[in-house]
Amino acid sequence: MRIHFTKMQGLGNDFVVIDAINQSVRLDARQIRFIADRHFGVGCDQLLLVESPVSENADFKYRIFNADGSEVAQCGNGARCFARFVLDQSLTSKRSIVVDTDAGQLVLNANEDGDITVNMGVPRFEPKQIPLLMPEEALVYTVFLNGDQVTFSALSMGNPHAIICVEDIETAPVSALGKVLESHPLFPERVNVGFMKIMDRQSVKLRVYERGAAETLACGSGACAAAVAGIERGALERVVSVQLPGGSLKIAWQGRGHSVYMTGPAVSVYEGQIEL
Ligand SMILES: N[C@H](CCC[C@H](N)C(=O)O)C(=O)O
Repeated sequence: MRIHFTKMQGLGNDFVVIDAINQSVRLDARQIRFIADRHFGVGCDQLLLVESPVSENADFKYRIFNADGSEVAQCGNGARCFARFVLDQSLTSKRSIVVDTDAGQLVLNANEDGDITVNMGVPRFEPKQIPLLMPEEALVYTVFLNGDQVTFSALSMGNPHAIICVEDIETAPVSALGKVLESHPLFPERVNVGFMKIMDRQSVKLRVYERGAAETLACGSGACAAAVAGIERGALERVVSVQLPGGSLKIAWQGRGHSVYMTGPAVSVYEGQIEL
């Protein structure tokens, strides 16, 4: 099977994007891991499949797979790259695109300056909606890991996030602690782990150990989760610049019950074909 793909990136979080509308594509977890492999395959953090919509009012459906082959329901940087892809491939000429995902519908807007604004939906805080095995919702949770007390916020952006505030982003234990928390039994579907340094009331620095992909240069849903956690704690204003290793995203959230809006770039790197 020969598959045509586009390699894309959003702040260095990179993707293999495949038009599964005009190509017949069926991939299993092993094949996705092969494509994502940075030595034997194309290499990417996530693989995105662009499909026909399932809802009447949607323009497309898109599916997201981590480099480990796991299918997930939300990807912020992926949503922006998806919008850039369908416009660049002339699959639509709309500047406001409705897309079905496993987390519900997203609305993506292509801005005049080339950035994409995504309505990322309403964050969920109830433990069962994250999911998190805690008896009741809390602003922060505390667990003991390898004898160390770890305090984190937790919420779902359509995918699960734990957010840990740190004093120094450069020396934060992203790989060590991120790996342990990612697959901790408290998170029955695993979790993305963000390490956030609050710089001032309008800006944070963030590094994310992603579920199914390890540390990435940027995580869009993680940026949303971190901004929401900081706003919930009363530490941030309602519009936040989230500075990730790969670049910055603008996140806006008016509070509980409201959608989170994320704005940032999306870039096509090259087109190619792979034999499976
Ligand atoms: N690793 C995430 C999916 C990709 C999210 C990230 N790349 C983003 O931009 O939001 C998860 O397992 O939920």
